[in-house]
Amino acid sequence: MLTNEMIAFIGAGSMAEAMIAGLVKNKIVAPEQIIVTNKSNKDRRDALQEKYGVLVTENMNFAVKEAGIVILAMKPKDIASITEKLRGQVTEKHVLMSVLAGISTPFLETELGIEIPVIRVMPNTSSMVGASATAITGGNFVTMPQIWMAKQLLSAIGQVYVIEEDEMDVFTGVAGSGPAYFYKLVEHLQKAAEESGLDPAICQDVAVQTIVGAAKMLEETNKAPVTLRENVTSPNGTTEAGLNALQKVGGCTAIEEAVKGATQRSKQLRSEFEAVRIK
Ligand SMILES: NC(=O)C1=CN([C@@H]2O[C@H](COP(=O)(O)OP(=O)(O)OC[C@H]3O[C@@H](n4cnc5c(N)ncnc54)[C@H](O)[C@@H]3O)[C@@H](O)[C@H]2O)C=CC1
Ligand SMILES: O=C(O)[C@@H]1CCC=N1
Repeated sequence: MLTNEMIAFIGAGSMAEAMIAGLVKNKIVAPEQIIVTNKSNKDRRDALQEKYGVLVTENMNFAVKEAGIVILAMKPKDIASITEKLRGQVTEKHVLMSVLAGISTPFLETELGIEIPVIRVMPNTSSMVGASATAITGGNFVTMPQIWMAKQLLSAIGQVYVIEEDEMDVFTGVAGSGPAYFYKLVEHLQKAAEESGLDPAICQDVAVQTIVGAAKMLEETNKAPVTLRENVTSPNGTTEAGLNALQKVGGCTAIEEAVKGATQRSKQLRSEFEAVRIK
């Protein structure tokens, strides 16, 4: 086991579950080392307990007291009420991790008013299958061994990149939100297949297999995306026609706009909370 500390999750939604699944399935920590609390949804807590063998409680203070590592995994809008409750409960001996989009490490340090090690984390839901692209950045009171520990811990859910605080918003736009762009792409690949006359019974499978195959090629051949794209594209062939149609409707820049929109929203989320809280 990487650590003997208990890990408390505050919030039990899809992101918390994706991380718990990765940690437990990869045996990075024992299920009994994880204690999960949420606002009021007992059914959800019970479901996580049954599925992963983790401990659950409705008492956040109890979870925090038991834990060495506290992971904030509720929505950013709930940050003010949570930091208020955490004040006096968390200490400098805790490591506080936060997966909240937009919320910075200085904000959390200021809100809690103590020299607590804070690590901002941006995973994605592919954590569930150990394939997240996760970024971490440390606050003012984090030590190198704590960053190392966080990196090892989060390696259970995929690749981990240590980056700067001011890169976190764009990382969120690229990798935190990124899976959704690909799901949307698959939705439309399936829709186009159905509308163009392919047997509906196989359309979803065909769309999924196409993206899985392309992703595997990227990962396993280590070739640049541009090279792999060129390999598919015969001069004056079908792919060229498809790519030209994509380009014509702005499909190629659409993905860049998606990243910019998500990055901007991450910055906005921060200003919504920090401007009113930091004096
Ligand atoms: N879903 C995703 O792909 C990603 C989400 N995130 C971040 O993860 C966080 C959670 O997102 P999701 O899991 O998608 O949301 P969700 O809505 O599925 O889960 C939120 C959880 O927080 C709990 N909660 C709300 N208020 C609470 C309180 N006062 N005390 C304790 N628990 C409370 C809810 O009961 C729920 O279990 C967000 O801050 C988001 O920015 C980060 C990376 C990716
Ligand atoms: O949509 C959101 O705000 C969260 C953060 C990154 C992915 N999901």
